[in-house]
Amino acid sequence: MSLIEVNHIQKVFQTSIRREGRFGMLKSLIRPQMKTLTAVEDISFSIEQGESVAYLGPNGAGKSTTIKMLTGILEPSGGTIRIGGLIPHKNRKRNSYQVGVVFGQRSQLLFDLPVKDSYELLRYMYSIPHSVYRRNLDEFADVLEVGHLLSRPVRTLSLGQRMRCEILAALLHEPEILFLDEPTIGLDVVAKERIRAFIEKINREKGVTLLLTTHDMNDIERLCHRTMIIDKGHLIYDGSLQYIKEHFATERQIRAVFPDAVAAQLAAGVYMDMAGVSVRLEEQVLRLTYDQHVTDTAELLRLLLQRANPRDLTMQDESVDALISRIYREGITESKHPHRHIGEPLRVTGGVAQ
Ligand SMILES: Nc1ncnc2c1ncn2[C@@H]1O[C@H](COP(=O)(O)OP(=O)(O)OP(=O)(O)O)[C@@H](O)[C@H]1O
Repeated sequence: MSLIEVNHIQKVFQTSIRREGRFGMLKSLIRPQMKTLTAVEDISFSIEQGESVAYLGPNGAGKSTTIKMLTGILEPSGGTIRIGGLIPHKNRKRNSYQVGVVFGQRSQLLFDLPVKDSYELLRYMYSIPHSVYRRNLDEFADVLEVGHLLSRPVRTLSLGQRMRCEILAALLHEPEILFLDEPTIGLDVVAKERIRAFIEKINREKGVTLLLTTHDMNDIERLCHRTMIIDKGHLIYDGSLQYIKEHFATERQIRAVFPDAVAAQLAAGVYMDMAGVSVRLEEQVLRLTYDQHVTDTAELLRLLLQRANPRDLTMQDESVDALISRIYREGITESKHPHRHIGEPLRVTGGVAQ
């Protein structure tokens, strides 16, 4: 049995509709009109001990809802979840001993108290033996460089400082699994990197299993060997980011700079009627964008160098950010990727780098 097993889970919310008009609010209070919202429709996956998995999807795809079901905060409307053999919503307390959770947009630290007081509270809640608590606090405070912050009230910390303290809080009871919901949101580049380095370390050295939601592709490139993408409550991809880059990053751009605008215009003329090549001209800069699996790069360059004399040539493949946004917008479609079984979630387990 895998450490985390999720089978066909579903989560449906009932929300009340706010009525329009003068007495709308009053009417809604007396006789509320309800509507159903399916946040998670049908998602299945399993995660083995020690894996580090990214859980991606556009806004509203159902990522946080899934994490809340995994932690037992929410009960699935359908399907089953087992974490270390436990059903989270039925064994919420026992489940909380094996998982740690960090919500980037919420705090589990008490705002007006010194950081250390919240840690003491967690020690009490999880019945952490003094020696274990001391050892973990010392070790993590050292690596996360938060020792000097422990006596400060949480509300006086910067976002980056608070996030490091939050991560420490989530690990004090030595959970086997860490759920991270946008742990680097709003942080600057240096703060993000510090957090990534720490998360990577606990996964590598302590074997803590990670499930991470993020909108920052650098988090995934740095931390996750496996990426799951969900959309509209369904899993649409399960495999490595590398596999996505190799198989789905089709767009390539050639940027050629000419001595002047006339030379650029002449060169652009060569491609104007070429199918599958989009031409953009700005003064003396010509940009050719095309699908590298359809159009031959060498042929495009040969034509360019035969007819014109560019001063500078650069080539750029679609960035991971752009690629993932395109997958969010267009999905993973049969026409572009013929090896996909349409209508089924894409499982490219062979693409997962171990
Ligand atoms: N308690 C709730 N009651 C009603 N609807 C909810 C509730 N929680 C979430 N939803 C809805 O469920 C859908 C999925 O929300 P969820 O927060 O899981 O998305 P997400 O993938 O985490 O998005 P984001 O990237 O914006 O954080 C959204 O349409 C959201 O409005």
